[in-house]
Amino acid sequence: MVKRLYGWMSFRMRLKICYVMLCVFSVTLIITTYHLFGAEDTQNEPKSHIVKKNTETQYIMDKKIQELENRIIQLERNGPKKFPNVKNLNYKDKKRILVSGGAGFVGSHLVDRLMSDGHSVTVVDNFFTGNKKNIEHWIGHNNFEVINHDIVNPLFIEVDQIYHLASPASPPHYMLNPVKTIKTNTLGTINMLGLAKRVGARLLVASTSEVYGDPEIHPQSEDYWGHVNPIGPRACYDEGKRVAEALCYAYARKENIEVRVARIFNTYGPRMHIHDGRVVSNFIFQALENLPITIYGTGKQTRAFQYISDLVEGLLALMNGNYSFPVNLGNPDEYSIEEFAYLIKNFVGSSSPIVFKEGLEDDPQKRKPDITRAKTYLNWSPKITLEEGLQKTVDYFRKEVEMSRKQENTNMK
Ligand SMILES: O=C(O)[C@H]1O[C@H](OP(=O)(O)OP(=O)(O)OC[C@H]2O[C@@H](n3ccc(=O)[nH]c3=O)[C@H](O)[C@@H]2O)[C@H](O)[C@@H](O)[C@@H]1O
Repeated sequence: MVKRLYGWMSFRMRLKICYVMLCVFSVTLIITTYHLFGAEDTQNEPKSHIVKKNTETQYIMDKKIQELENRIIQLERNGPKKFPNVKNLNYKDKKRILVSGGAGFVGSHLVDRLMSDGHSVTVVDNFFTGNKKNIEHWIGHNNFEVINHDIVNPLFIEVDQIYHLASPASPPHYMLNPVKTIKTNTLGTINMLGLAKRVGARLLVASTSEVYGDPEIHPQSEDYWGHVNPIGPRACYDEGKRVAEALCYAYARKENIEVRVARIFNTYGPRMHIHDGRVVSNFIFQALENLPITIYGTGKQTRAFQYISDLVEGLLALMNGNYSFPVNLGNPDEYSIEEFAYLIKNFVGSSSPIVFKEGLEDDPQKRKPDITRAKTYLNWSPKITLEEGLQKTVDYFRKEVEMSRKQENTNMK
């Protein structure tokens, strides 16, 4: 019968039947595969199971993205590195400049400026508080070199100028190892001055508003000799910097070294470490995380905050000018710490409570720079308002907080 029917059908008809059978077979195959390996019956699944499955999928995807990101970074490393733009200076104008502590917060911003101006820059850092990340964008550039070295030991290189910034500057950091802080500021400064003497370089030392201690005059001008407790917990830094200044003028008098002394007041900006411990970084971090904003003491003590780019301008003007006595570099815009806490809280739009903690021993109660000297001799004054500076700093901290959160999540998985 089948044979007869087959014989009776035309060729076209046979082809059509084959086609229909093939379609039916394909659909059956797809449905079977779907049931065997694909969709499970999610309707009857408990909700927690679905959530778990989503989290697992998310985890696998995150891991894959992380792997790809790492590969991209690796590939970028292998390719020719792109550097920020630098000026092309002629042989006469191009200086060889050493920056001790060049991987730190202030140092790295100064390095950026010196590199952009076309100079040849050598960073020396022991990476105690400095961070390679701050200078990594210059690594490999012809004008740039980094030496992992502790300036407590002598250094022999050829340079025209030395910016001597190496020292921890945040109170919790410099108090962590007070003997080391004293060594860095005394032996380290002797070694930098020794180098300056050998090669005939001009040296600028980063001193501090802390040489005025807990000041009895307000605002502080450079002719004020200060009010420092020589045996208190801050003495390692305050007295260390006072010795550094004394050493500079001793070398200037006896060895004809050209010295510059910058008394730097509270400075803030991007690249401060999230856990630096100073008031600006603490308050911003706490506000971003909606953690309690911690005021030490009454909050009536005052500080005046300068943005990092203003400081860098001031350092360059001082180094390259003719004035050789100490100069205050700071922004005279003064706030009480309590005022500052509310200001940051509102600026960030945070719901952090503001809490009072025990005050710090020997904490200076008033601080504000008199910048008449800087204006007169360097034609310098700060340009960046607190609002502008905070915007850039908060943006930076926001990214840092996000990154460390991502990192924590990856580590936990
Ligand atoms: O930022 C700087 O450039 C200066 O920082 C420090 O001097 P200090 O003024 O004591 O710096 P902070 O630790 O930022 O403290 C400022 C004030 O805020 C208070 N503070 C700090 C941190 C905090 O969480 N809460 C808080 O109330 C401190 O008690 C202090 O009264 C250094 O000692 C100086 O050398 C440096 O120039």
